Amino acid sequence: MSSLLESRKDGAAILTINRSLKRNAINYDVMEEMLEAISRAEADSSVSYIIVTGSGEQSFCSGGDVREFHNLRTEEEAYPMLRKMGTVLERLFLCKKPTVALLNGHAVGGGSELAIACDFRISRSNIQVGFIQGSIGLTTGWGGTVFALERMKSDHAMQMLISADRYSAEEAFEKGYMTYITKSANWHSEAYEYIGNLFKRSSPILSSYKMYWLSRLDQDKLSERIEQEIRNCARLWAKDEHHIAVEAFLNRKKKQS
Ligand SMILES: C[C@@H](C(=O)O)C(=O)SCCNC(=O)CCNC(=O)[C@H](O)C(C)(C)COP(=O)(O)OP(=O)(O)OC[C@H]1O[C@@H](n2cnc3c(N)ncnc32)[C@H](O)[C@@H]1OP(=O)(O)O
Repeated sequence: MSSLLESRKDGAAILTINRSLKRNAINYDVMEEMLEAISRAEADSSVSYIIVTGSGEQSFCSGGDVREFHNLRTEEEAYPMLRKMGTVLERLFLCKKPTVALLNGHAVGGGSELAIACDFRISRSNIQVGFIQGSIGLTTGWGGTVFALERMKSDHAMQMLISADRYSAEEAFEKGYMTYITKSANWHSEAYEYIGNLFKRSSPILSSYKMYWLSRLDQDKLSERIEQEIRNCARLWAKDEHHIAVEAFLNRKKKQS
């Protein structure tokens, strides 16, 4: 089964991470399929905007697949993995069409980076959001800090990053991370209604505004900052603090099963 589902609806390309049993953790398959799907959506004239979401109702994305990536021990081994997903998120951030993260569930670790790479974050209630990397001996390593600092007030972004805490959708809204939180029990229909209304204008209007937004960025400098973040995270990856924290997470699960 494909790790990423791709569909089209009313001008949207919908990309759905399809690993709900692993809480939509990102592995190499998701990375590759996401990069290809973004390219297809950008080139497809029937697509006006892109929605990134997760399957199931528990998790939008739980970040990197800690089990699959636990065999990466050194800086040299961690760097290519971080760089690969960093490239996907940079692509999404610089996409010429507007992008929305539809938070169907928790967005933690790299999942919160994926969401902040998008232009808007629409969420259901009762979910956790957090740049929790600091609790496992890392910083963001896919460009998430660069994106958060571009999109949020810097003290709010820094608080979420440095604390590595988990926030409710409502707390994340107060920090300026979240764009909209659904209110009704039928969160799915409400979210799609909100998104449809947000993108009701024609495709050239949507892409023009996206172009104006992108034009404020120095893209070379941005890429340099993302690369610095990835390299630094790769250095932290190799340290005991990170490996011990991941083992504790994996063993916690083993004890319960
Ligand atoms: C690369 C780096 C970066 O940012 O650059 C990162 O992302 S570091 C990665 C940061 N992510 C993490 O540390 C993992 C965080 N995960 C969580 O906090 C939690 O799992 C939630 C996402 C809140 C979901 O909680 P919930 O109680 O619904 O589920 P759970 O914890 O029982 O997990 C259900 C199953 O999904 C698996 N699972 C959960 N998160 C996973 C992940 N990131 N990678 C691989 N497997 C994962 C669990 O091991 C378990 O598998 P079994 O059923 O087989 O036992």
